[in-house]
Amino acid sequence: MIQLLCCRLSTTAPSQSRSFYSLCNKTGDKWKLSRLYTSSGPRAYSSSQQPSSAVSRIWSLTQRAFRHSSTRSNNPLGLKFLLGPAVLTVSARLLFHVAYCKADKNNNTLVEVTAKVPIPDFKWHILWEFVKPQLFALVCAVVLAFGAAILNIQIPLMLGDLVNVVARHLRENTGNYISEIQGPALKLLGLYGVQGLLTSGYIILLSRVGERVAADMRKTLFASLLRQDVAFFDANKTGQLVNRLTADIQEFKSSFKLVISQGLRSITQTIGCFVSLYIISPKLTGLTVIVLPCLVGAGALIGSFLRKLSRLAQEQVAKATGVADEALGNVRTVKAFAMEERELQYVDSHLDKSCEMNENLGTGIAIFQGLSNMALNCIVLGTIFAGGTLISSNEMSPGDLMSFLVASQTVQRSLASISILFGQVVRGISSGARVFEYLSLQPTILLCGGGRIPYHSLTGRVDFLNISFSYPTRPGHEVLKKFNLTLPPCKTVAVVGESGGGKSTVAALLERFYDPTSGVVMLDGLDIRTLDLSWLRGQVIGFINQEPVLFGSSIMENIRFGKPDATDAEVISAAKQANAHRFITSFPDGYNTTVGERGVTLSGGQKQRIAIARALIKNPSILVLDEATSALDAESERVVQEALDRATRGRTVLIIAHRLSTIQGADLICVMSNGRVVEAGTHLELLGKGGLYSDLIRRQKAEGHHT
Ligand SMILES: Nc1ncnc2c1ncn2[C@@H]1O[C@H](COP(=O)(O)OP(=O)(O)OP(=O)(O)O)[C@@H](O)[C@H]1O
Repeated sequence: MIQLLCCRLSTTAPSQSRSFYSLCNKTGDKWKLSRLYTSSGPRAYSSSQQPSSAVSRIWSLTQRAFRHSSTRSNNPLGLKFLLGPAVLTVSARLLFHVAYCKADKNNNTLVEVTAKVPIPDFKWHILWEFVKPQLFALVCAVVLAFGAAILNIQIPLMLGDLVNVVARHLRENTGNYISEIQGPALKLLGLYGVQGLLTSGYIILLSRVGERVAADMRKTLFASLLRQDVAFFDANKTGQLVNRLTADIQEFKSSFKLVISQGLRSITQTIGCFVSLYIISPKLTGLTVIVLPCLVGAGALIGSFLRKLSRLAQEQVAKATGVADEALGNVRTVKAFAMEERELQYVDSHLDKSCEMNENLGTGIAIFQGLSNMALNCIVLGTIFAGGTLISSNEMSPGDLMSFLVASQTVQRSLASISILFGQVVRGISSGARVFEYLSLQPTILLCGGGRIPYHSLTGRVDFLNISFSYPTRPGHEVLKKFNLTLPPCKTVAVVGESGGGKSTVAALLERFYDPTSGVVMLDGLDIRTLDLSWLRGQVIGFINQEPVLFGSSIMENIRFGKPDATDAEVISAAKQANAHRFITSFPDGYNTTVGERGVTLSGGQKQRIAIARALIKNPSILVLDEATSALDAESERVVQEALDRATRGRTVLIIAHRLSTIQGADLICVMSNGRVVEAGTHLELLGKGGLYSDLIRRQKAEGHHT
């Protein structure tokens, strides 16, 4: 509990929701509050509790938690003083959250809670795994940084010796000045040299450690993201995932390096220099102890305000960049709607705002710097003034005053950097926690492991047995309900039906993008969950969908994506099967033509034929065509359809079709409605029935889609 509340004092807002949860855990009222505070993002919450009674309940829980913690026998004296404000802050935060609850207008019950997304735990053992390989370099860096800090403490004292020599020479005007100053000056020079070397050494080592740890984290995180289920990508935005790979790791790396370099140095220097100050002059030190923390505190306060301004300004710049990025990314749509002027105005308004914020920030920094310069100079003046008085009463030498001045400046710099560091540590820990969250996330559908059916005995028969399914992101909405379908070996089965009826979902289940909520999908009589998924997707099933996505590399590489070890001859043969060879060789660079970002330099039909070649190169036993021609014009559709007709020969084929004219030759047509198959037969049989299929044909004829 103590740890929890202390940690609460030093963490940022989002993590508090987890603290509340733990708090209630301890007091045995886990259920009610866990429902309030462990949800990520807005979530519907129904309770018979009135909002006001929820507030008072939370308040009394918090008080109980406080009593519970402060009466425990192992709670040392004085901790109550720490816990008191902490508990009050927690309570205030709870009340603040409850204030977010929106009361249902009709029955005044608590219906929605806008809960903050809880920050995941910072997992030290995961950090240890990344740091372990760099341990030797890290220990060396720490030793060097510590050494540099110790030498830094010596510098003021040696400067004092130097000044004492100068002062003595001025006072007594005897002896050889050069030979007297030589010794302390050379010592100081040597110290500067060694200190410089140690500083360079630890910075080199630390940057090596930081970069390697960050690179390892990026690689591991990327591998972990790629391993995740498709459902994970349904629930998380790509931009946010990329942000964890880039910005969060960058932030964590900076904090990690700063804590070791600046943190270690500043703490050592502060302690060491304070000891020096005390040895030089206890009286002056007493004065410094009063003045310095006040100034550093004020500086830290203004500094944190400026950092907040800077963050807001950066966010505004990011917003402007995002808007510009979206406009440029969708430039064709912008041009097609002649929206250039409006997009320009939109971006301009964001840029103006960010310009204004940055100007304010600039003014803030200028005032801060002016004030801090003044304060620093006043400290120097005050020290010289007070020190001069002590010199005049022979309580101090001029060299001591010099040492004192330099040491107090070092303390002040160190304290300032510790205060900045504190914020950086909090940010670093939350960034690290966000990265580690996905590192330890295990997918439910594993890519490797499981059996394989030998190629010569694989028939390609697929059975969907009693499948019920809801998407994980929409658990309440059942898309398939006791769905049954068989794809006989080497036959073509077409699934048709109303839009949103679950046709593509059937294909997604066959690819095992998701597992059914109940029921089984079988391949050759074996549950596909028992089969090796990388074999199933990589060698057995070829998938072509409505919007083929190509990578921004050459045509050759795009086709080879289907079979990485394919020879050039195999690529060309697949392209010929897909009716793509002619148009590819008509390009000046042939198969080496780069296709632009997501294949933007190709027509829809050309992209689709490359996608067909990419699917065919792996010689799949089962081919899934999910509305493969529906985005094409009549001529492209004809060419692509020709390629598809050739491609489907001798394979088990599942066609998800919108245009019924393209599937009349299928061996079996299944009509889906309300998540299950309601009619099945050949084209003629279904027409004869005069049911839903005939209705669909009639509707498409009326809309001019059916020929
Ligand atoms: N990733 C997803 N997460 C949540 N719901 C989804 C997801 N994909 C589809 N759905 C929902 O599942 C239902 C079935 O979608 P599906 O794409 O299978 O329909 P469809 O019959 O192929 O439609 P269309 O002919 O328009 O392509 C729809 O209500 C849709 O909104």
